[in-house]
Amino acid sequence: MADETADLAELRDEIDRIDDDLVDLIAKRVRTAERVAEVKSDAGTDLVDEGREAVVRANYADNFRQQDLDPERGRELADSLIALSLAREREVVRDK
Ligand SMILES: C=C(O[C@@H]1C=C(C(=O)O)C=C[C@H]1O)C(=O)O
Repeated sequence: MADETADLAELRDEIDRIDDDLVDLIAKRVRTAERVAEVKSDAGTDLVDEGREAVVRANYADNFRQQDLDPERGRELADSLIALSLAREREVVRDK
């Protein structure tokens, strides 16, 4: 029982470290989207690009499938990340 508790704590520590890394990567993605917003704003194009979003969603679905994960969950994750990026992009353009 004591061993199981130690294992569980170690595994949760590992999950916490992975989550920290994921947040770093998500922040990096958002910062990059801010730069995309600058480029689109300068060019006068819409922030929302549905064609590009479809590519991102398909990439997530493919990558999830290759990792034996549910591709629909990959699309959902892509949607969340896109929403996060777009929210920040709108702030960048609004604050210009
Ligand atoms: C970052 C972009 O802006 C938006 C956000 C996207 C994303 O988070 O992947 C994709 C398309 C756009 O709706 C982009 O156009 O590439």
